[in-house]
Amino acid sequence: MQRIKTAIVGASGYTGQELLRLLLVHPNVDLVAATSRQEAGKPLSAVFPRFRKLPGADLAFIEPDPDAIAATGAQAAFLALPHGVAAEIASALLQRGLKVIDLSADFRLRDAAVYQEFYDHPHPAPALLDQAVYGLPEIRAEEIKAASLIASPGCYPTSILLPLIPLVKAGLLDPDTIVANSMSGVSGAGRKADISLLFCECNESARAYGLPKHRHLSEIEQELSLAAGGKVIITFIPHLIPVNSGIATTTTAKIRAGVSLEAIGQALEAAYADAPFVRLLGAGICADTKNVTRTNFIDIGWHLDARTGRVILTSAEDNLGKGAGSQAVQSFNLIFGLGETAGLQTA
Ligand SMILES: NC(=O)C1=CN([C@@H]2O[C@H](COP(=O)(O)OP(=O)(O)OC[C@H]3O[C@@H](n4cnc5c(N)ncnc54)[C@H](OP(=O)(O)O)[C@@H]3O)[C@@H](O)[C@H]2O)C=CC1
Ligand SMILES: CC(=O)N[C@@H](CCC(=O)OP(=O)(O)O)C(=O)O
Repeated sequence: MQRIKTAIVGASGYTGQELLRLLLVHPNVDLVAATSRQEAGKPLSAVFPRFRKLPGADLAFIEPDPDAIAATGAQAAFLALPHGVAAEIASALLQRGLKVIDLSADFRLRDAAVYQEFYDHPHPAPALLDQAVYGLPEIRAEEIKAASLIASPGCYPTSILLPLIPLVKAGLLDPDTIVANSMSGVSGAGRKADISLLFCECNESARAYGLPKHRHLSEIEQELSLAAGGKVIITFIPHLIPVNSGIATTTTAKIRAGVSLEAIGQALEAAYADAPFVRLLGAGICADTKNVTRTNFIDIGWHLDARTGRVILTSAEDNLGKGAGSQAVQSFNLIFGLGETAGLQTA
């Protein structure tokens, strides 16, 4: 059986831990490096007792040094690093011949000026933007298979784009009327000390934030514009809710005249007939995060509001799963010619 020597850079954060959870038991992976500046020198199993007795869990964290990572023989590296930091390490690892699957936003945007507008600093490696592939496997599988650099999508964008893209492509709705409301668990903000993320600030409370121009609008609008064949601008309203992980998104848009509920269902069924991780719940059913946490599934349901002429799409995913770690593994599987579901069939 093919086994790929693999590294996780930024393995002590939330998406890094999700990658550890998946890759330590992935049938085609030999985990050869896991980095953390704070935990360097300590075995994975000592830092994260949940991994004790798993094969490979005695591996010690190393510093995020590209030469040290390449010296392990790694053929692929997942980057679970902050924006800005990821681009520099990606560049160094690509030069050393590794395939790079980047979970940060550094390579998601085709235009460096849009990156600067939304991320408030110049792009750290604009020369690499042309070779990066936006890693939504249900939309770009063929490009992903040929790529050396994957820009894995953001968590909110995944939950918004997968229900919308088939409907926008088929011309069933008016893209300029799209409004997406999302609710995310607190792990979406990363494993960092921040007063607004403390238990007492988040628990038993819910709030919108990042208005009116959350940075994920940049990639959502980029991908919807590509699907529509013209510039699309939408309204996006993220909310923080008191759960560890999970994203529930409700998206509405005006349908074109004469579009039926059946036509919406048929467009989604046609787009995702062969997609192992998209579960179409059907008309009249609402997606629920409890069915997708710790999985790579995204669940999608739909309604038609005849009074307003709007479609209502509901979607649910795990922000650390389909929204980050397991979606990145799905791209890795495609790059290395493995079964798309390898190591991801969890319920
Ligand atoms: N959380 C989520 O739901 C999602 C996150 N993402 C993206 O994935 C990336 C990782 O997110 P997340 O896991 O939440 O982040 P965390 O803050 O939880 O973890 C960040 C990791 O990067 C390491 N790190 C931080 N700064 C540096 C640095 N300067 N040099 C080297 N290593 C560094 C940290 O370890 P140490 O400090 O020990 O070195 C840690 O392992 C981010 O770009 C995020 O935007 C994408 C989709 C969803
Ligand atoms: C709850 C929460 O704070 N979520 C994060 C999004 C996490 C994510 O997907 O982010 P990247 O684009 O950074 O990869 C936020 O709104 O900034």
